[in-house]
Amino acid sequence: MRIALIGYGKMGQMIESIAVAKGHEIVLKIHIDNTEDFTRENLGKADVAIEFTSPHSAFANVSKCLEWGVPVVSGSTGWNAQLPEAKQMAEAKGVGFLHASNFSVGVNVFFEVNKQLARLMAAHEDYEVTLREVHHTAKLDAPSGTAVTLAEQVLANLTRKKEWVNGEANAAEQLAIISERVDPAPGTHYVKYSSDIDDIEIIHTAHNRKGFASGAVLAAEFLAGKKGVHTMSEVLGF
Ligand SMILES: NC(=O)C1=CN([C@@H]2O[C@H](COP(=O)(O)OP(=O)(O)OC[C@H]3O[C@@H](n4cnc5c(N)ncnc54)[C@H](OP(=O)(O)O)[C@@H]3O)[C@@H](O)[C@H]2O)C=CC1
Ligand SMILES: O=C(O)C1=N[C@H](C(=O)O)C[C@H](O)C1
Repeated sequence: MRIALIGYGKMGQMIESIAVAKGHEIVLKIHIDNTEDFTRENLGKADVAIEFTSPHSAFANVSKCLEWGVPVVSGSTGWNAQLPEAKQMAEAKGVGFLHASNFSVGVNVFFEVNKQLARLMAAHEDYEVTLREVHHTAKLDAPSGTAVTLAEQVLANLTRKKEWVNGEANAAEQLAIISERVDPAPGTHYVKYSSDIDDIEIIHTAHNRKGFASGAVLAAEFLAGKKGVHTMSEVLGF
């Protein structure tokens, strides 16, 4: 498979080494100093693009790929407000698009556990639920995309919570997401239910970025040749 890498930072570089080891070819690498090379002609050499840049540039990068008819896997976080428009564009143009707040197999299993735990806790109002995420200090967005996904899953299953807030909750219906920045943390997420009697806590700890990168390559292999919006759950068969 021929891959265009949009973004060549920590994730872009790790994705390159995993993709090349699996026999894929990197035909384009776009970083902050060669954005003029991000053209229709150059992108057209790829079967699929993988985009890991920043909250500020993700929508423009994804839009270019969709406009130019190249399926795109995006892992950039912090641009949820523009995601519905990108998904609409992918459907309208019939071009493959897969965004995930987290590509690791472990976190995608954790998402399923989180949903099931929230369903079980829905009837047990004595428990207060809080989320916490810990990442490295270079991270630009807070809360993490993964924490937002976890929060949305809790809100969908626990009707006593109505909205998430980044910081301490001021009202019973708010779900607190506490963000901490500590080097070199690749990403740890906690979901905790506490009562006077006991606590139940689930934790996912990434030891490095390999899981995110290998999941993104799996997603690209899945998306090549497909049209419209797809999800990591489909890739993993959940
Ligand atoms: N979904 C997932 O599983 C994961 C998502 N992420 C997310 O992916 C994104 C990237 O993470 P990471 O690689 O660790 O971050 P890095 O900062 O290491 O890399 C991002 C790279 O993109 C470059 N860049 C910024 N703007 C553009 C642009 N317009 N065009 C091309 N390149 C650009 C940056 O250049 P410069 O540094 O010069 O600005 C930098 O080299 C973040 O949003 C992060 O939250 C991270 C890990 C896993
Ligand atoms: O910026 C990161 O590093 C990470 N970002 C993603 C997020 O915001 O959830 C995924 C992972 O936690 C690492």
